[in-house]
Amino acid sequence: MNLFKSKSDMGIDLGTASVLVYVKGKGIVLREPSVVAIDKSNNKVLAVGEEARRMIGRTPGHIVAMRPMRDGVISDFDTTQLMLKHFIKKAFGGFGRPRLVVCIPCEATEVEKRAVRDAALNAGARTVYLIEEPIAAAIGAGIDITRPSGSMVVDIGGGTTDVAVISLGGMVVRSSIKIAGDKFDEAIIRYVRKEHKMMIGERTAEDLKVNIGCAYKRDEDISMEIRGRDLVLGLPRNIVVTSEEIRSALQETIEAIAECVHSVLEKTPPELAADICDKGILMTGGGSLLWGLDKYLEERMQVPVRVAEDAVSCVAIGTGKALDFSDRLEELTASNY
Ligand SMILES: Nc1ncnc2c1ncn2[C@@H]1O[C@H](COP(=O)(O)OP(=O)(O)OP(=O)(O)O)[C@@H](O)[C@H]1O
Repeated sequence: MNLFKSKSDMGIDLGTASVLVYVKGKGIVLREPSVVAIDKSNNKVLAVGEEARRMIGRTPGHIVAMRPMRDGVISDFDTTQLMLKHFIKKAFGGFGRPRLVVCIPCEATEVEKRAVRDAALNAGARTVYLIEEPIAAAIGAGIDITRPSGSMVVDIGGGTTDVAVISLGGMVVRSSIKIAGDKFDEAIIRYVRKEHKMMIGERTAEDLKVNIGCAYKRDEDISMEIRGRDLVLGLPRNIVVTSEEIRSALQETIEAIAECVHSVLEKTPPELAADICDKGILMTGGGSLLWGLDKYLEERMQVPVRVAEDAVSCVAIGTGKALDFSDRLEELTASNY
């Protein structure tokens, strides 16, 4: 029996940095930052998504623009629920109760899984299926995960890096660390504070990472001018930061991700390891777009590494497409509620 005939099926990539909603037959219909702005004086939601993101670091005392997901999991349950409700309504039009597949990090605890499930149910879902991020990423990247052949996926998001070797629809070896894009930004903030004696915000750090950041030495050093607050004078100041500086700032964090990939490869059974040598490692998630990270991992692991075509959307596409595996959905998803 096809459990998923309904047009109201949705896949949600409930991420630390952004939320993507995939609707069957339509593709990705919503892509917004996971940010909520709340007026603390009356607990009213002022803005959700992009509008709220623009407020980060610029709010007066009684307004907080916050990210309710941290390290890949829910850190503020009520706000996550409000955010989900808003996005489901926006994507779905507000009629009826959709059935949802929501992704979770591959080593989420039972408590973390329950929080996601409860938030989705309270936000208006009828049924909630949870799918682990590497499985969703692999489906989204077009890998036939049901074959008896090993595929390795490294999904680097904002909060977590999920690494898994998948075969026959399941994860044979996996690991998840709370080190990903956000930790890159934090490392840049620390670097600029220490080396330039200047305080910069999260958004400036992210701009530096995206525009000039790199994991591998660039042929030509590039630079970017940024603005922050001088820690000595306490006044606004402009400085120029180079890509080589960002590379050194990120080195330790990048190496932690490489270590995680290495530890999964070490535990991979030989037959599957041989498949991975042939097919290479697939990277997904926004963090995988850091310039030269594929080359860095390729040199470090001695295995070909490629970034998926639409790396940022793979997990969302996979959560939506998992609905097509209706006969195996319960096997593919971590839990069925
Ligand atoms: N071109 C780029 N270069 C480097 N990093 C990037 C680039 N584009 C996006 N990112 C980073 O990717 C991260 C977000 O990725 P993604 O949207 O896949 O995460 P998420 O699904 O919200 O997080 P998680 O899966 O950990 O909950 C952010 O840290 C963002 O700064």
